[in-house]
Amino acid sequence: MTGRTDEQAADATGTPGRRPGRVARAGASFRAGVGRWAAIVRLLPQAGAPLVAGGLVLAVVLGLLPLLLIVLLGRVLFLLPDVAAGGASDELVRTFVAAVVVLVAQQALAPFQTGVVEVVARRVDEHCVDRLLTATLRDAPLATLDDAAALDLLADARAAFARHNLSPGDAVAAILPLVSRYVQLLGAAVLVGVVVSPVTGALILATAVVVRYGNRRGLRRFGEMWGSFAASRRSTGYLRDLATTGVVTKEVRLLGLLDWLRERLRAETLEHLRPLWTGRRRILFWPFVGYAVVALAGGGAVLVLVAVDAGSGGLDLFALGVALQALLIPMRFGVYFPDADVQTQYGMLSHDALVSFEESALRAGGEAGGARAGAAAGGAAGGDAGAGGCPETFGVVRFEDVSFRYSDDGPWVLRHLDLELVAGRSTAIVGLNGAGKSTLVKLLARLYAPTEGRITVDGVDVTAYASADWHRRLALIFQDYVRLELPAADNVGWGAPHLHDDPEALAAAVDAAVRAAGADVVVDRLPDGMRTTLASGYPGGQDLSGGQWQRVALARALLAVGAGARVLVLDEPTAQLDVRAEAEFFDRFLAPGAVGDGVTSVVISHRFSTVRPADRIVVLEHGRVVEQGDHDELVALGGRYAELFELQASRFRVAPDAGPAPVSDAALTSGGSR
Ligand SMILES: Nc1ncnc2c1ncn2[C@@H]1O[C@H](COP(=O)(O)OP(=O)(O)OP(=O)(O)O)[C@@H](O)[C@H]1O
Repeated sequence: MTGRTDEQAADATGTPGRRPGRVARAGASFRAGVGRWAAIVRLLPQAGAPLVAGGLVLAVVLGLLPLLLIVLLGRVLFLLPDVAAGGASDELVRTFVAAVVVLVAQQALAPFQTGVVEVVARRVDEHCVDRLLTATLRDAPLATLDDAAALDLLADARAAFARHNLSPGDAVAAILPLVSRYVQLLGAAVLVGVVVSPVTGALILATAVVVRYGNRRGLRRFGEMWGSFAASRRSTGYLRDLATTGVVTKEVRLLGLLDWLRERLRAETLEHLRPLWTGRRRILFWPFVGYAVVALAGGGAVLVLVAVDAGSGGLDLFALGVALQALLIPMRFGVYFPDADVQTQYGMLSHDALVSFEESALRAGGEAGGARAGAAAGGAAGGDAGAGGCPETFGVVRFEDVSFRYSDDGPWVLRHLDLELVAGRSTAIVGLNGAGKSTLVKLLARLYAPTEGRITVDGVDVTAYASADWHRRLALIFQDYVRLELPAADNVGWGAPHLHDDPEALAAAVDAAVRAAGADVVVDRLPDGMRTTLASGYPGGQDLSGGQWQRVALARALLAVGAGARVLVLDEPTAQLDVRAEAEFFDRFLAPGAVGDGVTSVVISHRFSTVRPADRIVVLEHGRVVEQGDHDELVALGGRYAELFELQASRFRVAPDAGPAPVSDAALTSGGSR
């Protein structure tokens, strides 16, 4: 939800520092409500004009048919005494048959409305899901996805499309039955106005509208309160998912955590349900009593007026029959419409969450682009500052005095960092946990923008290039690379989405990348080769070991290089490889020309056996480069690299009677700067 309540909306209109009056708040609340309705109505065309037009005609017809039935039955009532007294029955029979036909038509058309509502909801949701994907995967800078408020909005928007909440499509589609209901209400008031008196008709309409507004207002206020619990709903949802996720289930069983999990889930659920229950009583109970009194008074007054009119002989049987039946319609407005009210209210809140998330994504993207224009850009971190095409080949990528922190009040992760990545050469980056190695990669990929400084490509600020274009020049495997529950071919094929238009070329490129990365030993043992789904739980599917997954991920990176990437970045690429695979790693990925001429390769690793052969090794500490050179130079320097290398190497040459080599405290504790 937006978390933006009526009061907040009202506050927005008030004078700063002074709480706006009741009337101003009510006005702002009303305008906010109208705005929400307008947003939902504007989505209707997404369902397709013919369907919407047909649905609206059907809704009006379904609203009119009960009124027609009332008129016909009133006529039947009027004719009955005459026929009973021996008069001709032709007209009575004709009227009765017509009434039956109307009744049957009403029953026959109602399921069509259900069908139309379903399709409208699905089409609108399809459009909204598409917007959600765009906002999440393109517009929102990664920083937005670290932001708690934005994540609450995202969780609510996603919950709607997972059918945990009512969706925007549900709200839009419910407009159709709502139209039927209002046509009935207006028609009933008109009928009573004509057959009894305009005053009685107006009284019916006024009572129904007041009661209806009261009920909807209560529903809206409750919905907004529900929206304000987005954070606890998200954390409860997390616990629920945690309890049912395969990987975690293993640990839950092993550690006997079922009771702990059950209790925690119960406690967190109650924590957000209890205030909701209290609030519901507060918001709904007394207003409900009040509006019930209004309904009783209005309904009673109408009945008295009808009775007085009938008693004075002013109403014949037709008028009396029509009036009494028509009265029943607005009386039903005293309760919620099961086919429209909850759907519109909660579906609207889901749409609100989506819109607010989109706005925060675009705002954050704009700020990232705007604030750092000329120095750094959002790229994927929000819109393209530049739209230029990135050159196919380039010589040097340079970090120029780059500083970065994840939030304005957070610690500096990188500080005045200068680094050069030269084409055709391999660079290894080492440093302790938290030194900022992965962060550096995220900046290179423009997932975040430097807080200060810039990254250049042959002297040109990387933000001059369209981010999609720059991304195509990168082959990047993160430490927590994605493992898709999809066929092996797709897991590798993800590396070069721009090849997907030509399946044959893609298949050949995937095959070559798999062999070059040494992942063929994995694929060849799969039951259905490249077509095998890499997850158990699918027909013929098979999960992989950690090292096997790593080989598949490496093949994905090589595919990207084959498809035009000029910078290959591998974060902890050998962490799960066996000794033989690690030994082959240099030849396959880092040796000059191994992955293609002029490709810049960057490897991040804690394994010195992996980084040792790199052309240049960079030591990162406190967010900056503290040493660089090749292995021999750094060992000779006797600094931080030499210390860490020695620490690791010494563990492999332990004398038979010696214990493990001592670990220097300084070596283990110094991390990124604070
Ligand atoms: N999304 C984030 N929001 C806030 N802080 C973050 C985020 N990601 C990382 N950090 C912080 O940034 C610092 C550097 O993290 P980073 O992942 O770059 O380290 P690293 O050198 O790659 O560490 P490791 O060797 O453990 O992989 C850490 O202190 C970490 O807590």
